[in-house]
Amino acid sequence: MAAMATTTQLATSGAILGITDRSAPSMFLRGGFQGPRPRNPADAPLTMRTTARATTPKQTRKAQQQQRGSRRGHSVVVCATGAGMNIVFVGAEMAPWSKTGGLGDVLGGLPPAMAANGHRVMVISPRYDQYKDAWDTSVVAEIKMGDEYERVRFFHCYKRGVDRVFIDHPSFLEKVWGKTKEKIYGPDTGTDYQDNQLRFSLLCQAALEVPRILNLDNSPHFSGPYGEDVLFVCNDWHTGPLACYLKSNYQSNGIYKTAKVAFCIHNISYQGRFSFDDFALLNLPDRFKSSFDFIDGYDKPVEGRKINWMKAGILEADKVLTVSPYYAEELISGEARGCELDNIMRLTGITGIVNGMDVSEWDPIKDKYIAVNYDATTAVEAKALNKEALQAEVGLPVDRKVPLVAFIGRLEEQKGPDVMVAAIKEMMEEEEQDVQIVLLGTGKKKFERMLKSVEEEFPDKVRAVVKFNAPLAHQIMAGADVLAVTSRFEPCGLIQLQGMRYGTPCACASTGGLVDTIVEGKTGFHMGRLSVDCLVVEPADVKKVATTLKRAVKVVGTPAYQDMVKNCMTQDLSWKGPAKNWEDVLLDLGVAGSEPGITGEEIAPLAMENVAAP
Ligand SMILES: Nc1ncnc2c1ncn2[C@@H]1O[C@H](COP(=O)(O)OP(=O)(O)O[C@H]2O[C@H](CO)[C@@H](O)[C@H](O)[C@H]2O)[C@@H](O)[C@H]1O
Repeated sequence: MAAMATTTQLATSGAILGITDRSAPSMFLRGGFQGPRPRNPADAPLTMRTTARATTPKQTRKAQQQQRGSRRGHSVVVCATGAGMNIVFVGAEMAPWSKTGGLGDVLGGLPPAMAANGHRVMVISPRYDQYKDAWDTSVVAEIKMGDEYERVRFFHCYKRGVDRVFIDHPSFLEKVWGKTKEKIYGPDTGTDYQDNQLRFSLLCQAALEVPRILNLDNSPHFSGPYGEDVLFVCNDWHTGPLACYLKSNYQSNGIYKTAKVAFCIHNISYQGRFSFDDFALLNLPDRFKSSFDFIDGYDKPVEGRKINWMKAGILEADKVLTVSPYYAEELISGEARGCELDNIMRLTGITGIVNGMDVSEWDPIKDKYIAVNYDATTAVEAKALNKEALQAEVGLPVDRKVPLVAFIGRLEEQKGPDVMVAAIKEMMEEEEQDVQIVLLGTGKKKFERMLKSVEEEFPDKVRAVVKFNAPLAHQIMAGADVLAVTSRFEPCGLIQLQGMRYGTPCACASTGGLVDTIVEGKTGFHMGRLSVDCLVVEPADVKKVATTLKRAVKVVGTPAYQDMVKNCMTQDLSWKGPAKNWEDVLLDLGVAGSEPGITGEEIAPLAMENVAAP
């Protein structure tokens, strides 16, 4: 049995969400609902929708194509046939509005890159806070949940060529308001909200309404509703049931006939396993039961038979993806790394596309958080100055000659903070190591305590900052000599991309996307694969980490190291390449009207237009 499954999101549930009236596929739109008006009516992003369907999909597509032809040309050369696709991402987090980790980053960064390729792109996520840049559309959908209708409002903003739509409902806003970090899934790390099933089934159902009911006008290239020829890109277990709702509530009634669903796995260890009886909460037809049906040997949240949201997401999607090719291989390699869904993914197949990173948010040339800005030509001197600033910031002795190793990550078993701490002890005890270590992370309390205790043990050499601190993360990337990535498993990893962008080579475990993105001796140091057993710290793994870190530290300051810094910084780590790969995969799904976007150098001006951060 896979030890990794101990980190699986488990929860029980309370009330009931869902549509019980199968003959009424569309949610109930009440146009008369009066909400706060946009501050500047001229900028109002949306037109309130008062009828069930203002345009047919065909009309929408035609209008879109006419507009693409006439309006695209302002800064790009449009390829003659490029009509693009209507792509709708759905996910539980979306940076910078909400983020606990890499999922938020991907839903922040990939969509603008797809938009820069000429596609019409939307991202739908919950409204956890009163985001000041998102307008109330005044559009309301009423979704039947159990015996009640729940009212959902849609907020919107248009940033970097992407429609960002926020689902407003008390189950999101009241729980997380003002605390958008680790409160998204539960009150504390490792504790889930009891009604998570209800919250995220609401997200799925509300998201399915958006392309049809929101009349969006902000883009210079597209307008009107997205219509029905849409590609939904679902992300992780929270969006697992979306394909089922699409089929049962819409397609069986002749709506969204050619729409397709791609399901992307960012982390298999969170699957959404719940009591089998909870299937009733979803208000889905019994024919979907087998897709959710799952038996494991764990007694959480109940013993025995369960439903598994991720399993259903995988089985009911038209295409299954994950965030790196090597992780795709690992997922189907066996029970331990596939977390007991390996057999399912072997059945459906799975495609890995390595993530990009947001090169505008992470840019050492203009990063406002770091002491000295730099590029590949000035990195060596600038990084030494940034190291001194970092040492001063965290309270370590300021000395540019001492190699500095850093670790940043969610403090969960996945990231191996326990292995890292044990390796630090081994490094420090074996010999008088001339090295400093900076640790940044939040998460499980036991790991936070572990980090703090190693700082207490080595006060002149180790600093542990147990906070979610974005400015410090930037300062660490700029000031560290080596980034330690000690993950037991790592679907892709953005940390190492961010490190390389700042000329900081990684010493990394050889798993998932770390294998695809770090080249031994050129851009980093591989330590081999660590055990995925989350319950123990294997002495052999501690040795691998300590040995590799010592090896890396010895290289710091040498000409070989300077070459590595340069190799890291001269790579294109942006979303541009991955976005093209995503486009190829989505085009293959054959949604009506889908065509390639624009290619080549023409992308550049529009990509530039899209870099302004929200
Ligand atoms: N204490 C802290 N303070 C400030 N910033 C912090 C921080 N801790 C983490 N971060 C930031 O959070 C992000 C973490 O992203 P990762 O992709 O490395 O991991 P995560 O496991 O969350 O993502 C999951 O999804 C992504 C996206 O697909 C996959 O790359 C990954 O392998 C998978 O586990 C980075 O932007 C990092 O800078």
